[in-house]
Amino acid sequence: MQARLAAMDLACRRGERLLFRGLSFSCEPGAALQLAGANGIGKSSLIRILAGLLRPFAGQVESEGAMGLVDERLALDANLPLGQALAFWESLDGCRDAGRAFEVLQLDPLLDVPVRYLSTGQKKRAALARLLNRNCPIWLLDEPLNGLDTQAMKSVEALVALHCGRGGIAVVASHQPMALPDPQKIDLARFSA
Ligand SMILES: Nc1ncnc2c1ncn2[C@@H]1O[C@H](COP(=O)(O)OP(=O)(O)OP(=O)(O)O)[C@@H](O)[C@H]1O
Repeated sequence: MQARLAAMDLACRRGERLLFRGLSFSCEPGAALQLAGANGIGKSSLIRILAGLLRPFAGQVESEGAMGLVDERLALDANLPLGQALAFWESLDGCRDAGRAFEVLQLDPLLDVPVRYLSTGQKKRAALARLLNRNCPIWLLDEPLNGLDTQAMKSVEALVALHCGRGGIAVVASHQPMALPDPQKIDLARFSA
């Protein structure tokens, strides 16, 4: 899997506040990067910068390979049954093996349920299924374990390990303890402005 993600001297400003500055890292194929820090320190902001959704105040991001973001926003049509809502993206993403994600994330019994009726953990599993179906080399995971039961948490940890084992990159911000394969750690407090 071709993947590379690097940040050079990043700074992030939100509103009038400079959150962090001087942040650099480099991830090679197979790397897991764990972002740590207190509420409001800028973990989600950093992930959005890496995803290209937020412009850094300074510095730059270089990447090779497509990125998939999972955060609290569920990019699925709330009024469609889950199977149809995911199918919309499957066709755009060229996914030919959606059944695997349904099985791993135990979504089969939910495919007829309208997205708006899904529980918090079920929505998170749906978002992760969409990520798997995209088959992209760089995963950006903002609180991927939120709302998940113990079994689903273990499945997600196993999926990340498998992804990195195949040469993918995973950047993870999680307040819940999460087993990652040999992670690099960035404590954002060290870069507070
Ligand atoms: N659009 C915005 N305009 C101004 N400030 C913002 C905006 N979005 C977020 N912030 C502020 O930026 C800071 C960092 O938010 P961010 O969500 O990146 O933190 P976080 O480390 O992910 O927090 P948490 O652990 O609670 O998820 C917070 O103080 C937040 O209020």
